[in-house]
Amino acid sequence: MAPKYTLHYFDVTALGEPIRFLFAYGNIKWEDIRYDDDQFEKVKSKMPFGQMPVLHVDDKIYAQSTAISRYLAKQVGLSGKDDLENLLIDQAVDLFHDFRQKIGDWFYDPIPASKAAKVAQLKDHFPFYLNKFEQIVKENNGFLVNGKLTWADVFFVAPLNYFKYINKRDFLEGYPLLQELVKKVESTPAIASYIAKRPPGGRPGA
Ligand SMILES: N[C@@H](CCC(=O)N[C@@H](CS)C(=O)NCC(=O)O)C(=O)O
Repeated sequence: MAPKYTLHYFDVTALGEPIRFLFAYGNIKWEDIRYDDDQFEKVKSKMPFGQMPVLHVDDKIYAQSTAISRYLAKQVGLSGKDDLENLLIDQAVDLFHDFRQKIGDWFYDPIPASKAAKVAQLKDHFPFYLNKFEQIVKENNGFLVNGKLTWADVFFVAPLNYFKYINKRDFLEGYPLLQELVKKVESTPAIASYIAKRPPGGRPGA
């Protein structure tokens, strides 16, 4: 019997969104429990590492967006064909985490001086990482790894809107291959139908 999946995450499209895309892509049923900040504070101490996303598989609890996505990718056929392809996928996903930390952490920094220092560096971080990603997609025939859809593409595309939202700009302007990649992932029929039905989100646009 298929396991019962329950995803716990904020009502936004950040680190939990690749997991939702992968469930949709694989046509796997899951319960999508969405929290606002106040609801989360009440359950934070019950989360394995005090954060979300968290996935219940039957009666067991698992955390970490990358680990959960890698697990689901295996279920839905979006892993690599061998260890080296998986290494390339992991490399792209880890590069995405470097990027999203550089362009996202400033938003949550409560200390004005360090926040301002991080904001000042955004002008370097955006071109550095986006040029790298654009070049990777160019060398890989329109995808992040070996010219075919893998979970690295899903992990890159699914949370992008959230990071556009907090930075208040479409930072993919001027990166046509990355824009194409977004279209390819979001127009995959099962993902497109999830997007069409997904809730508007606790922070509209995020
Ligand atoms: N390494 C973790 C990071 C998870 C994470 O940063 N979660 C954030 C939301 S995207 C969170 O739970 N923030 C609330 C808090 O830390 O209190 C993962 O990839 O799942």
